[in-house]
Amino acid sequence: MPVRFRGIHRREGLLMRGAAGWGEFSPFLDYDDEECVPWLRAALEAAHDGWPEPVRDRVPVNATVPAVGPEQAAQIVRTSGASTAKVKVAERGQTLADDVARVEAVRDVLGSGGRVRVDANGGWSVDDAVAAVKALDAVGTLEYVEQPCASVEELALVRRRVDVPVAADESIRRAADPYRVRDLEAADVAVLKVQPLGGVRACLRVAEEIGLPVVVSSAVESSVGLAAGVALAAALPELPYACGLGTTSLLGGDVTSSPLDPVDGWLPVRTVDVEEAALADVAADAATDAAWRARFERVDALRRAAVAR
Ligand SMILES: O=C(O)CCC(=O)C1=CC=C[C@@H](O)[C@@H]1C(=O)O
Ligand SMILES: [Mg+2]
Repeated sequence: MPVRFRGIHRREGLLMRGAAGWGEFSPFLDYDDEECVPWLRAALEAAHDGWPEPVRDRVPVNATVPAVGPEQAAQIVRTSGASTAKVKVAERGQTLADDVARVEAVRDVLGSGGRVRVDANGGWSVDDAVAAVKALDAVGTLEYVEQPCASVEELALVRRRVDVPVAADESIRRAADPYRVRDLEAADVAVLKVQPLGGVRACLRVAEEIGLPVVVSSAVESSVGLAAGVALAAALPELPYACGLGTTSLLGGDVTSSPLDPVDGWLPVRTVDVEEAALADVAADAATDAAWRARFERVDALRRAAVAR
């Protein structure tokens, strides 16, 4: 990865091919086997079942801005051509002033017609979130704030104290019960990610049940994994927001010579094939390869046990 994102420099995963096409299994390395089960379900769905019929042929995407300095943030948004940007904030080791400068720079590039959202990845306390959201909204006029605090209860408290809409991400994808967000009226927007939630069909069910507008976002995947996110965004009955699927630029390489790169803030709805030639540049060494095969076997055993139960 050219720039550190979510604390990592290298993105790893396993690709599989079935009758329906290619699937990606790429849970982050800090996830235990149990948490990886839905990620594997999503990969198997892509490889063996394929996806529901799309209702649109392209999806709008946001530019994703890591916790970089204001000049680099402006540059990322400018080159993306997107009119919506998601800016990472509350990064460990940085200050609110860093966030304000980054958001201000992004707003300058987009002008008043663009949309700016921020993602704190649960990094604030309730009081910090309220203060930060007010300060960032003053310079950025925020579309929404994603996961300002870690818990659902805290999201609900923040939501009652700020005018900016609140989006839930980790509170849905890493929660035992994603519907607590709805039950506690903790968010205005649901961020859905295909792998952590167990596939496109599983996400469509969550979208229907949760009763909130949905933003589909990536888990910083190769184009194979992104295609599943695009399939979800394409199948949702309503898609009122730009999606966080324009993330190929966060990776230094891909597994195809025709990656899902956004053009002017849009991604086409299509499948992706892995190409041997493209793989040469990103293929894992023998030890990494063996570790992922072993991870797959362990997680698949858990998945099968859950089916049998
Ligand atoms: O939503 C986007 O613009 C891109 C994807 C993205 O930001 C993320 C993907 C995966 C893990 C994350 O830390 C992060 C997020 O929290 O939304
Ligand atoms: Mg997020």
